[in-house]
Amino acid sequence: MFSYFSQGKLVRNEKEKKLVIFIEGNIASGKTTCLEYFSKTSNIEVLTEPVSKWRNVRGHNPLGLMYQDPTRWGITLQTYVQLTMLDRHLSTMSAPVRMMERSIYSAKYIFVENLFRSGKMPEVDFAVLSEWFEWITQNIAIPVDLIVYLQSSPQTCHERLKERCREEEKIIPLEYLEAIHQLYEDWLIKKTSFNVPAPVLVIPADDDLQKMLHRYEENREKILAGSNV
Ligand SMILES: Nc1ncnc2c1ncn2[C@@H]1O[C@H](COP(=O)(O)OP(=O)(O)O)[C@@H](O)[C@H]1O
Ligand SMILES: O=c1ccn([C@H]2C[C@H](O)[C@@H](COP(=O)(O)O)O2)c(=O)[nH]1
Repeated sequence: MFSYFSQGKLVRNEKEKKLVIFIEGNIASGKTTCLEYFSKTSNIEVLTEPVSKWRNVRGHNPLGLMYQDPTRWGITLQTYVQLTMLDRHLSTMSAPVRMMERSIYSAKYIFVENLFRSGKMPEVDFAVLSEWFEWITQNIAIPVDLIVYLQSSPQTCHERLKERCREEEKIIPLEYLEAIHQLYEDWLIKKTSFNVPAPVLVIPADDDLQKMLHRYEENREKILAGSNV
């Protein structure tokens, strides 16, 4: 699986240069819809977030438990998110371009950070998760060439979230989406909080579906720059 070290990190052995793009954005900002649109292009591999795993690991639902009692179950969910995202990052690419929903970075910089800052994650849980995250990112190369940020208002996300009606998320208040939004803005727009591992392309994402699909098409070249797709 890993065949050589580069700058002290384990690196996957891919024969040709491939393009890896993260699609980032708030909950219900339209990431999955965006990925669905690009999945129709041949030579693009799309990896959605492993939410089904987060809702069912050996019969348990860490996502649901976290929303019910974040202080008790936040570390449980985020440990599993970190593992499943790492597994996604390291999986063998089946096409020249990979578009992937979120990343191990947003799991830590947005969701873990939010739990900790809002006082819902004990300091010891945050410390353990941070040690894991730092070990992983210092020792394993996580390929990424571009981050596409779907920038949407928390209000829009709240409307879409209610429409989507995922059982576990019914209790999410607007304030939660506002906090996630602020963390994303600090990370990817102001670039004042954490390391940004690749260039960022910002796509405004508050418009209706038709306009959004048109906007994705307009941005296709910018997104796929450097690939032959
Ligand atoms: N541009 C849009 N306008 C209105 N509704 C949208 C738009 N994009 C997505 N939706 C709907 O909003 C909900 C959340 O979209 P989704 O793509 O699942 O977001 P995410 O993957 O970011 O959580 C879904 O019900 C989806 O059908
Ligand atoms: O690190 C993470 C990543 C995601 N979540 C939650 C947030 C949402 O409830 C779901 C993912 O849904 P999207 O619609 O793809 O945003 O998982 C989390 O708690 N921690």
